[in-house]
Amino acid sequence: MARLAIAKDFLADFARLEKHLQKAVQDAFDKFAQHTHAGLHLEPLNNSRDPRIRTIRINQQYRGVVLAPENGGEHLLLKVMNHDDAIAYAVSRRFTVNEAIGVLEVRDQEALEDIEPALRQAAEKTERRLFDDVSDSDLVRLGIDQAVLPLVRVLSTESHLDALAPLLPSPQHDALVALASGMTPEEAWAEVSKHMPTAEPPEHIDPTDLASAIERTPDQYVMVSGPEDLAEILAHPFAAWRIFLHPRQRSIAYRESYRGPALVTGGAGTGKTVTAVHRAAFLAERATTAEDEPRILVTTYTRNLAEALQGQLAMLVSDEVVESRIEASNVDRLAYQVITEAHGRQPDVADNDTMNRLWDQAAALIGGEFSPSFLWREWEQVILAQQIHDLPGYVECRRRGRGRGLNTAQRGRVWTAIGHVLAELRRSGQRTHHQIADEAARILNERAEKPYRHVIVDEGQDLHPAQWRLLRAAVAPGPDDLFIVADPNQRIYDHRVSLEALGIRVVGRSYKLTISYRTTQEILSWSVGVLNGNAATGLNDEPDTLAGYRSPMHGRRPVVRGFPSRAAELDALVDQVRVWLDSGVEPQAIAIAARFGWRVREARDALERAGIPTASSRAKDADGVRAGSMHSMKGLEFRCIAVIGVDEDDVPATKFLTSPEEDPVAHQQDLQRERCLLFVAATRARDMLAIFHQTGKASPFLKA
Ligand SMILES: Nc1ncnc2c1ncn2[C@@H]1O[C@H](COP(=O)(O)OP(=O)(O)OP(=O)(O)O)[C@@H](O)[C@H]1O
Repeated sequence: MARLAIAKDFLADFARLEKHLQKAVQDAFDKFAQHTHAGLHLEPLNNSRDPRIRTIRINQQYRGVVLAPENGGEHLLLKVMNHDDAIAYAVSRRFTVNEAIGVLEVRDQEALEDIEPALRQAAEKTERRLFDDVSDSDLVRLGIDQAVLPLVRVLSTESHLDALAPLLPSPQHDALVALASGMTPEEAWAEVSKHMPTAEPPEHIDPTDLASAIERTPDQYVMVSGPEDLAEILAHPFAAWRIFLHPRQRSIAYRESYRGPALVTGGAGTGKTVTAVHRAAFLAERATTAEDEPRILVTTYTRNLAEALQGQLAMLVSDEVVESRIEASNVDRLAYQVITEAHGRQPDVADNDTMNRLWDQAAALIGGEFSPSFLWREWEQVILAQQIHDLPGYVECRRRGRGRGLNTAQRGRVWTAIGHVLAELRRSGQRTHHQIADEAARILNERAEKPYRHVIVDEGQDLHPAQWRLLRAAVAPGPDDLFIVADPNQRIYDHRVSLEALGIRVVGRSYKLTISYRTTQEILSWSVGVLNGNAATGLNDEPDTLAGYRSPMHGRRPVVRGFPSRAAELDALVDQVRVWLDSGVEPQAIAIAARFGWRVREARDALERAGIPTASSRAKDADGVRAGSMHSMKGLEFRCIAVIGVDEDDVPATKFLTSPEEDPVAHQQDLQRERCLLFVAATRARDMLAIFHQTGKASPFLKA
């Protein structure tokens, strides 16, 4: 039988086609997958850089591009494009097997040939070349193709190397970037080896063996086992993450077993959720006997995010039995269920208004020495976090993460204020979500039988210690008990934890993802700039940097614009959205974000008045441009995002900042949280990002 493989690019092209064209493509390749490629008219091209590249007619306008080895082995579907683009692609590309790591690579040979004279000319004007100090044999050992070597030798500046990024295969470009940044060949090898699906390079690499090279490149190519497999892959063309995992994602998600809790961190869009979802599927599928029915909890901190996880799981797992082993639920819901089950009635949750009122009263009770928000945080971050139940315990405790020191007398007054809030809650029979989690943890801790065998946690950076205690108690300690993904740079609530102190030990089982799959390098660099180089605090109190965080995709730089008035800003927003819509972006792939809900409403009104329908950022099926607060952007993604009202008074939101006099450390943490919030909103954008502010009043974060 003819063997067929498809490229990730092919799936992306297919996703963009109209339904009737998708059908035509499917018909063309079904024949192939069923029988033989004999029926396909694979047309060779004149002047192609790779003689194995052929095209195939889909209809008058569209063509597929196929890599068809001369010996008739595996045929690889590369692209589906309109006629001219398909021909241009087909004549310009050259496929090779990387001789150091064995992966299949493609380079834009034609563009490299075009650029070479200019690089040569530039090189003649300088004495130094970028890689003078690196031998040919080291370059080859790092996987630089022999045919690319002459070009590498004439590179004289890093900006020339940057220009080659879209033309060269990533493993080769990464090797060169590493060397150019001063790394030794050994250090550069560490960068190159990130592209391998295995820990060690293959023992033998046959540059003509496409099938082996395809298998070694699971983030870009996949073998199709037959027509059903092909139909299954094409059924979710937008969800490339189901099929193509980066070697690092795959090795983390599909590792046979972790001896205890594992932690995966990484910047926005590096595929942490994808990795977590694959891990859940792997663990659910691993049960082999009928009696073995592992319960797996996939959880995160909000209901919307839990629903999104559920959707992804449904796309990944097709077997109903396997699917039934996985439950996606937010942590608060789990806590609520445990309490309801234990007490036979649902807990009554105190809402934010009630809590604000109670903390105002508490602050007044002790004469305004501490602000309501200081007291609230003291309770959440010190007392509830450490489960302190009496004044002596509070007087002695270490107040981690709190900047303002409190003497014994002050602690006594704070305790009185907090006591008032707790008494009022008790009197009304109400509790906060974190209190509920705390109690649910205690209930589960007393049970020998735990409800889950595996717990998978997404967005771990935003969970409170009480919630961690609940999750710890929901699964027996042991292999594969907890699998946590988190990004401390996206912490938008104030919870800082030490997993270690909570009985979740991840030492030796911590992994990092660094490649962004969502956004372009331009958007990513701008967004990282908002964080101002401040390392976030990791989940074990250690600094967490974004070192190595990068994107292979490139696009337009974010646009930052100031306006003389709010009205002018809203007019410009309408114009910007129109430009995006006119360029073919679907309304639901555009989002407007702002720090406050009232600004979001203003923006929606302006767009609606201009005849552009809008919907909430959380809306699932509604038509219309999405709009929501920066908080609500968490976990979402859009092709184009406009963040409006990025002004000095709103970003950071001054009313949510602890004053530096009251607590300098909390002040810094508040500022960092506000930076993270803008970072979260900005990194939801895949292709385009626009940031608007009032002229002369831009947020200080934009000046960083
Ligand atoms: N291997 C992959 N192939 C294709 N797409 C991928 C891959 N990994 C992730 N993606 C896509 O990249 C985007 C970001 O992935 P994901 O949401 O898992 O990242 P994340 O690290 O959890 O992001 P964030 O922290 O910002 O929420 C998604 O659109 C996802 O489908």
